[in-house]
Amino acid sequence: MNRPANHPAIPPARIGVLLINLGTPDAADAHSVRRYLAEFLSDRRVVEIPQLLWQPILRGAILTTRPKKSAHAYAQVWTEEGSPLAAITRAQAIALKDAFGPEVSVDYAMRYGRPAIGDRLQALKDAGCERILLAPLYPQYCAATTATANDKAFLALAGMRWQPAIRTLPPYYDDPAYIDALKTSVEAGLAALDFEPDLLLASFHGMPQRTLELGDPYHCHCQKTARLLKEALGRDLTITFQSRFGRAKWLEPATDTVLASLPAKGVRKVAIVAPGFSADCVETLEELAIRGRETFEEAGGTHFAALPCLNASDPGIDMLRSIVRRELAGWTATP
Ligand SMILES: C=CC1=C(C)c2cc3[nH]c(cc4nc(cc5[nH]c(cc1n2)c(C)c5CCC(=O)O)C(CCC(=O)O)=C4C)c(C)c3C=C
Ligand SMILES: [Fe+2]
Ligand SMILES: [Fe+2]
Repeated sequence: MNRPANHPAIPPARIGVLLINLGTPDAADAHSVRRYLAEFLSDRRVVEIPQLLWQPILRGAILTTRPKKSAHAYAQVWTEEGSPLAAITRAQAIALKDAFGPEVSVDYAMRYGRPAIGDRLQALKDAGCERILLAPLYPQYCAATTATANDKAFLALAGMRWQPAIRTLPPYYDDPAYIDALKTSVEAGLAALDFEPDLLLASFHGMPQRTLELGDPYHCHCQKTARLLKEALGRDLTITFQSRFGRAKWLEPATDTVLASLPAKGVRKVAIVAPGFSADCVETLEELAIRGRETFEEAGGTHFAALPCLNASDPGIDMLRSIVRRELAGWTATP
């Protein structure tokens, strides 16, 4: 059918952006943490042990002891708005919504717990979004984070008669916009300190060494982010891996082991940044900022600072807007 030359353009289909993060307990009590851990640690992408062997260990030793310990950790960082991870992810979605025009709906969901990915995808669809960008907020790809978030979304899509068109956000570990945002954020964090650190650590969440050997690119992505950040900052940066879980060998060097060893080498002032976490969470606020400090000071360290993640800061949101906008190319009328 021919349109007259001055016919207004057909309005573009409504676009949805679904930010996805890991998920967090609903409350900082052992019961809620148990429910969260049971879902999280039953994911075959996260623990790659045959379920027949793993479920008895999980239901036995782990879910009878860890929820209480983890609930204590969560309680130390809980806020009036709930878990920091939930509050910050929500704030990121709100800030990003403001950064786009009315044709783009921005929402957020969690891989484990709530808001559930399937529910929010359906809500975007119900709001008229015929095209949706799934945006797992992990700069470095890991099957245990990025892939499982996308899996969960595609599982929900499998139940839809009329699916929206879908794109997924690629990992952005070496994206200049991400490295630049980290540089701005780290420089501001360091400038606000009342001491000059002898050493800057970049601590990434760990994963089992076996996962690297099986071909997961996560370790490689972390190394590249650390190298690019080091070059951008023009200062030395030591990479470490935190949050070891279970008995298997995990990526090394371990953050806690390095913190404990530094004072004996004459490094008494340390600042630590966690570039792999797009939002502060129990792993940065409790494991690094509280327990990391204790480990370092008990070993003889005198000055310690854990720098904030990008969160909903201006450089963090500018970066998200630029990487999301690029993935929407051809979908939006206003690029
Ligand atoms: C950023 C990337 C992450 C990777 C890779 C990752 C892998 C991974 N994690 C566990 C076990 C646990 N992780 C926990 C918390 C947690 N993990 C990430 C991110 C990654 N995990 C975040 C953002 C969080 C914080 C969640 C929050 O509520 O604030 C926990 C729960 C806390 C605890 O009990 O210590 C566990 C357990 C495994 C096994 C794994 C394997 C590849
Ligand atoms: Fe984790
Ligand atoms: Fe931890």
